[in-house]
Amino acid sequence: MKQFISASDVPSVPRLVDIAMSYKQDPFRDKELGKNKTLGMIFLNPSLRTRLSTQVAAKNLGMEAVVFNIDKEGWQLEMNDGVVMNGTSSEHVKEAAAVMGQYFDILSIRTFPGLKNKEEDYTEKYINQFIKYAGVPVVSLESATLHPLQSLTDVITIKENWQHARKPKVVMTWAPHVKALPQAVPNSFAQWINAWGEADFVITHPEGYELDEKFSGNATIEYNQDKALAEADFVYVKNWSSYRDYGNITCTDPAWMITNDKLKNTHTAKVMHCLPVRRNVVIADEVLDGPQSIVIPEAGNRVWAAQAVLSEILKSK
Ligand SMILES: NCCC[C@H](NC(=O)CCC(=O)O)C(=O)O
Ligand SMILES: NC(=O)OP(=O)(O)O
Repeated sequence: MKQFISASDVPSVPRLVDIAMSYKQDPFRDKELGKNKTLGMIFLNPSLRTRLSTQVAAKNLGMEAVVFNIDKEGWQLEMNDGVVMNGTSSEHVKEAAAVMGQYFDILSIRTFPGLKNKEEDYTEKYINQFIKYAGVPVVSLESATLHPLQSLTDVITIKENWQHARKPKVVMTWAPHVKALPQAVPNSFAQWINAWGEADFVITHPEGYELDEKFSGNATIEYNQDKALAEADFVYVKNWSSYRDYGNITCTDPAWMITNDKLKNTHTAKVMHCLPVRRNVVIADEVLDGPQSIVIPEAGNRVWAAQAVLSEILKSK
C-alpha cells in the first residue's frame, strides 16, 4: 500500500480488517517492523482519538511518531500555486511538505474541509498538495471528504460484534447538531461498508442531506428514520451538513436524536459513533450509558486499524 486516503487505496478491505484484528490479538508481533522509522503526524485541526491511537499504533510497531500541530505552531501555509505571497501566509506547501518528507518515512495529516467551496473540498485540494510534494507515503488522519482510519475501525467493530451467518443490517442515521460538520465520516463509512460488502446497508436522513453518490453507492436511502431503524443490527449515528446545499444546516429537528425509544424496533442494535459526540443532542445519555452502546470499544479499535495501515505501508516501502 503506497498511501491511505480512501478505501480505493486498499487492495482488499477484508484482508486489511483481518490484519487489524490479528494485531488486536497480538499487538507486539511486529515490534521490529518500524525500527528506526519515523511517522510525522501533522494536524491542521483538533483530535483526541486519531492522534493518540495512531501514536500507540506506531509505538507497537517500534516506530517513532512526531506530532506537529502545524495550525498553531507552524508558519501559516499557502496552499495555492502561483500566488504572490504578500499576505498572511509565510510558507508554501511546496516547501513545507517537501521538507517534512525529508524528516519522516511516512507523513500523516488531518485537514478538515472549509465547507465553503464544494469543489475545493471534493477535489481534496489540501491533502493532494501534501501528496504531491511530500515524496513519502501519506496517510489521512481525516481529510476534507473521507476518514478512512475511522471507517476501517468501524468495519472491524461491526465484524467482531457479529456472529450470525446472515449479513447484519447496518443503518447509518443522520442526527441533529449545533454546528455545520463535514461529510467526511459518513462518506467514508458508506464507502467502506460498500467496499466490505458484508452488510445490508441503509442510510437515513432528512431530505436534502443526500451524500455524494460516489460514496453512498447502492445503499438504500430511507427518509423515514423509524422505518429505516426497524430490525437494524447496528445503528451508526452521525451528523453532517448538507452536501447539496453545501455546508449548510437545513434541518434542526430534535426528533432525529437517537433515544432508547428509537431503538425499540431494532434487533437490540449496537449503537456506534466515531466520537466526539454531543450528548443529548446527537445521542441521548440513556443510550450512550446503556448496554447497546459500543462507542468506547469502537474507539479502542482505532489502534488496530492504524497499526494495520502503518504496517502495510512499512512492508511495501
Ligand atoms: N474526527 C471525528 C469527527 C470530527 C468532526 N466533528 C466535529 O468537528 C465535532 C465538533 C463539535 O461537536 O463541536 C466531524 O464531524 O467530522
Ligand atoms: N473519531 C475521531 O477521529 O476522533 P478525533 O477527532 O478525536 O481524532
